[in-house]
Amino acid sequence: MPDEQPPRQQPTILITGTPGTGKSTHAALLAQQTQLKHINIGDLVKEKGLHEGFDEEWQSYTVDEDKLLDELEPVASAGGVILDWHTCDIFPERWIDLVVVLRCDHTVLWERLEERKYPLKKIQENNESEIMQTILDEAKESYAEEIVVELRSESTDELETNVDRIMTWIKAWKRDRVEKVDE
Ligand SMILES: Nc1ncnc2c1ncn2[C@@H]1O[C@H](COP(=O)(O)OP(=O)(O)O)[C@@H](O)[C@H]1O
Repeated sequence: MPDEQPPRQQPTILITGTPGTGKSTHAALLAQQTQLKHINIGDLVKEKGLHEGFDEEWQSYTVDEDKLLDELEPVASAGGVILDWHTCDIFPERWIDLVVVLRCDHTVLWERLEERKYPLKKIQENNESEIMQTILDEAKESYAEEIVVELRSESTDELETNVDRIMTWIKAWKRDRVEKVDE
């Protein structure tokens, strides 16, 4: 008999975007206002050693994707989590119910990354990636178009409106699920 998972009671939401666009800020606020658990993938990789070492040039860990996916499989497929990461194309489609791609003006982004004391090369690379909308394109290539939402994240007002929008989406998602199960 196939090992089928019971239907998710809570969605799995991926919040992605270029570093500095506001993923962690959004995910933390959303987790505060819902029952969803915020998983910061960068922190998880560090804490659980899901990497192949630290890259001094880029000042970041080289992620061991197989280990990361094994670690996430039970929680992400069960639902009730917000995955917060700048890479969006490695997760199985079956895990993800909504993909939020945060966008930000590149000059605002530059300032945020400078404040973070990123090396110049890393600021330039991320800035270029934001201008080229690399992550939005990756998200659209990796997931069904209707589950990918692009949101601007430049002000506190936008942050709050975005979180409200995601919460409205969660309510609708749950309503659809309950209706389908009851049919
Ligand atoms: N919508 C927003 N309005 C104002 N400041 C923001 C917004 N989104 C992010 N920031 C600020 O930008 C910086 C980077 O945000 P963060 O959530 O850490 O980004 P990421 O997780 O994408 O790297 C933080 O100082 C945060 O307070």
